[in-house]
Amino acid sequence: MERLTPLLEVRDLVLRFGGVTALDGVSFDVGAGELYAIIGPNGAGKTSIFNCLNGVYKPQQGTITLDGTALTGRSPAAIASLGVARTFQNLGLFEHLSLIDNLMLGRHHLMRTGMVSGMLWWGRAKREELAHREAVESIIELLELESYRRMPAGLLPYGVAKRAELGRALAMEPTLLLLDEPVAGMNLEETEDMARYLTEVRRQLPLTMILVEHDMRLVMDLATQVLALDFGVVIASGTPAQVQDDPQVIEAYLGGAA
Ligand SMILES: Nc1ncnc2c1ncn2[C@@H]1O[C@H](COP(=O)(O)OP(=O)(O)OP(=O)(O)O)[C@@H](O)[C@H]1O
Repeated sequence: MERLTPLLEVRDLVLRFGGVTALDGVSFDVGAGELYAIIGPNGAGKTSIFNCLNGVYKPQQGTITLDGTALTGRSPAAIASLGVARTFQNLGLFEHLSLIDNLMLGRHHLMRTGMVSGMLWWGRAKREELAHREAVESIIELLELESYRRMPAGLLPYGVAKRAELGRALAMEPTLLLLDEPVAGMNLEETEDMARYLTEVRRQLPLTMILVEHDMRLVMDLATQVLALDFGVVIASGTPAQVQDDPQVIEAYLGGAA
C-alpha cells in the first residue's frame, strides 16, 4: 500500500532524566489519516513520546514537525491550539461536571468570543455557543453517549467514562489525536465496543491517531502502522503483521517473561 505524505515527522528524539535515557534517537513518520500504534514493554518510552509530542517534556535533542510546523520548543497550550489533543489513561475528566460540560470545556480553545465582547455582542456569543453545542451533540451521537449527557463524569461507568474521555479530546477538533491506552482496564465486551467507536471515529472524522496500547489484539485489529520500542530505541516498524512477526519484538516481549 502506498504511504501518504507524513503529517507528523519525528526525528532523532533524545530524552534523558538524569542518568536514564527514556528515548534514544527515536524517528518515525505518521501519514495523514493513519491509526499509528506505538507498542513496547513497560518502560520502553511510549508515554515519553506522547509527552514530547504534546510539549510536556522537552527532548534534549531531535525535532517534531506537524504539517510543516515545528512542535519542539512550544508549550503544551500552543501545541494543543495547533491541533494536537490527547486522552489520558487515568481519565482527564472533571468529575463534578456533567458529561456535556466536560465536552464543552474541550472546545474552550476554539471559542472566540471573550466575556467582554460577549456582553457587547451577545447575539454573536449566543450563535457561537449554539454552534459549539451542536458540535458537542454530534460527538455525543457518534459515541452513543446520549443517555449520559447530564450525568456528572465521576458517576459514569468505567467503559462509558473512557468513551467520554475520547469525546472530550474529539471536541477539540484535533488534527492529531494521541490515545493513551484507551482500553486499559476494560473487559472484552468494553474493549470490542471501544474498537467499534474508534473505527467509526476514523470513518467519520478527518483525523490522524497515535495509539499507545498494551492490548495487542486491539493494535493488530485497528492499526495501519506499528512502531515497536524497547529501552527507548525503535526495534521494529511496519504493518501490524510485519511487526508481530519481528524476532526482536518477540524477544522484547518474551524476554522479560522468561
Ligand atoms: N518524569 C520522569 N522522571 C524520571 N524518569 C522518567 C520520567 N518519565 C519516564 N521516565 C523513565 O523513562 C523510561 C521510559 O518511561 P515511559 O513512561 O515513557 O515508558 P512506557 O513505555 O510508557 O511504560 P509503561 O508501558 O509502563 O507506561 C522509564 O525508564 C521511566 O522510568
